[in-house]
Amino acid sequence: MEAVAGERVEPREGHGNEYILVAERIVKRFGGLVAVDNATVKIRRKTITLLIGPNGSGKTTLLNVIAGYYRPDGGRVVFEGRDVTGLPPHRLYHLGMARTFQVPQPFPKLTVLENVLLAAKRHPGESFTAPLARGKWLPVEEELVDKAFSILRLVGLDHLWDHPAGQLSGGQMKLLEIARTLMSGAKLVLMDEPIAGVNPTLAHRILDFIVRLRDQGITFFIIEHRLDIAMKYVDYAYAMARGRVIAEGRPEEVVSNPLVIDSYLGG
Ligand SMILES: Nc1ncnc2c1ncn2[C@@H]1O[C@H](COP(=O)(O)OP(=O)(O)OP(=O)(O)O)[C@@H](O)[C@H]1O
Repeated sequence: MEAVAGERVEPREGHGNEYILVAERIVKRFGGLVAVDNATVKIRRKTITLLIGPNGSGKTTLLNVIAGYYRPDGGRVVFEGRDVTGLPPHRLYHLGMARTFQVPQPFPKLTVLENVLLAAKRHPGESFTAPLARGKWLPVEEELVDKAFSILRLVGLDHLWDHPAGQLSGGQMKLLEIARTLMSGAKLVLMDEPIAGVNPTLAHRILDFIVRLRDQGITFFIIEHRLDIAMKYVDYAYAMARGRVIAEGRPEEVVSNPLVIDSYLGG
């Protein structure tokens, strides 16, 4: 029997409470093209799980199905024990699943701190710019300011708190993007290439930061091509080819799997 979106799903074999997300037998077609073909991924709580595969293998499409951007043609997505298949991204965002680019783009003229504050979930009916317009913070907002500062300290941007976001470097923008995602209270963060186009030093800093957040209880599902840098930070890996999951396991096992190597060579 198909579950209805939002219904609590009885844990089946292997579901349990161990996984924050189970996407099972996902199918997504674009016309005649099967972009995701019966793919199943299970994301354990408080881990960093990597998704790899050659160009066009269906990684981004799978992430988009999980985050609610595409409705799958088959399969279901269970988040926190609840069937969320077909829920739109903003509903999932409120349930605690965020894709980094989903957070509104930074306002270049506002400060780093203001940009983090604006990513917090607001009370219904309150304009997100209200505190800025009033020019003062209410007590509940002071709590948010404290939270924003602790997140900024974590990403190492606290010393830039009063700088306009538009003055940040590309790498600092990525850190700001992660800070803003966290401010939303996300429990599961989905990221498409968090270290693309970033120099190796900053890439390691970003990944170190992601590890610290994992240790604080946040779960990450990440697509990344720069395996040389990312591998050692990752707990588990899935590999896709031609829409299918072809391997999963410890990252070093997955990248040395002959099927995975062949898929990169066009086999
Ligand atoms: N909106 C779309 N409309 C039609 N075809 C699409 C669409 N999005 C993706 N595809 C096709 O689906 C397949 C999977 O693409 P997808 O972007 O998910 O792969 P990927 O593994 O993320 O690739 P890359 O690493 O290059 O980002 C490709 O053949 C792609 O051309």
